[in-house]
Amino acid sequence: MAVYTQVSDEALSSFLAEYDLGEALAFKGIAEGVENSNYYLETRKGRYILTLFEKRVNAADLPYFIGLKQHLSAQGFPCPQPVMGRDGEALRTLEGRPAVIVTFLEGLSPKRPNARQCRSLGEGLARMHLALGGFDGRRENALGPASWRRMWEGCAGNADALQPGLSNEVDACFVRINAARAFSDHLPRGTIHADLFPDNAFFLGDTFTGAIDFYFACTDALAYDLAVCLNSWAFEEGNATDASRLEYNFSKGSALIAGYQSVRPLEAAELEALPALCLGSAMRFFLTRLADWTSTPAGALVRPKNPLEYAARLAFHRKMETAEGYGA
Ligand SMILES: Nc1ncnc2c1ncn2[C@@H]1O[C@H](COP(=O)(O)OP(=O)(O)OP(=O)(O)O)[C@@H](O)[C@H]1O
Ligand SMILES: N[C@@H](CCO)C(=O)O
Repeated sequence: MAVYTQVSDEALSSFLAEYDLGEALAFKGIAEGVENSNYYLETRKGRYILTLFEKRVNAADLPYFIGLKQHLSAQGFPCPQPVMGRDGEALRTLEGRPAVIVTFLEGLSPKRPNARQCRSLGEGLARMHLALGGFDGRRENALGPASWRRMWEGCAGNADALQPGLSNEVDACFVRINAARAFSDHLPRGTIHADLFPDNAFFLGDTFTGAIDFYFACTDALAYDLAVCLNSWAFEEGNATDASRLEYNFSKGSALIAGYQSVRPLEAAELEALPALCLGSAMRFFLTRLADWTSTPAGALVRPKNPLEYAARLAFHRKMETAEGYGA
């Protein structure tokens, strides 16, 4: 359960007094997620999510995230809307943490996405990229290539205890990443979600209906976002005790890419860069998971995610040479 910060009844009631939402009729911690503390909140005005920002979100970036969601929504792309207090501000402080209330988005996140959902997600991702074309906010990707080496140095000592030989495998991936042109800023750039995992996407049946959790959004290569999605949507989850059994599902991957290309065709340079972008984005999630695995704060109600699921993806991508191998 991702609740790092507990909210007392008194703190909640004085916090809500700053809004025009009425009193809490229901308020409970949310079982999913690893990054922030999230609470489900219901008042007579409706249903909301209250988020308290923890470890990786910088409070200075919150106006960017709020502006991005307002922009997307104005473009007709469904995502949670920040709720303003009586003073017109969306961002305030609760229990010593930056906090916002956003509207509740209807829909279900697929536990095991099928190929039709992958295609619809690909279309939705491309529509989101186009809708964000007119957003003028800028934010550097704080979890981009420059941060990976630093993160690895901070937790490399724990890798072999998780899986013998893992440290050498990761070093070999870094050799490939360092040699790749994919990260040299020559690809089409824009505003990307950067964490559009199945638990951050909502569906009605097989149709993608909206996205949440924009707190890693940044300005980066658009195709990097596609690579994040190939990693998180197109691998079959193995059983938790043997993450090395994860496999790339070619049908799901090719459906996702085809869905994306039906809205925004990829340029030749993006296709060429795809294997390295997949390797790089797998590295990002492997490293944040490895760091969390060893440093989750005592007392936090959170279920850290398994870094070995991303070690398996790293091993897969390191051998991939072409976008065709992913179904493009
Ligand atoms: N606006 C929303 N509408 C409906 N449900 C939401 C909303 N925001 C969050 N949730 C629910 O809360 C869960 C956790 O939220 P979120 O993914 O933002 O947390 P996180 O800690 O940032 O997670 P992650 O590990 O994906 O980065 C979601 O999986 C979803 O079930
Ligand atoms: N979606 C990420 C958590 C956000 O950093 C993961 O599954 O590792």
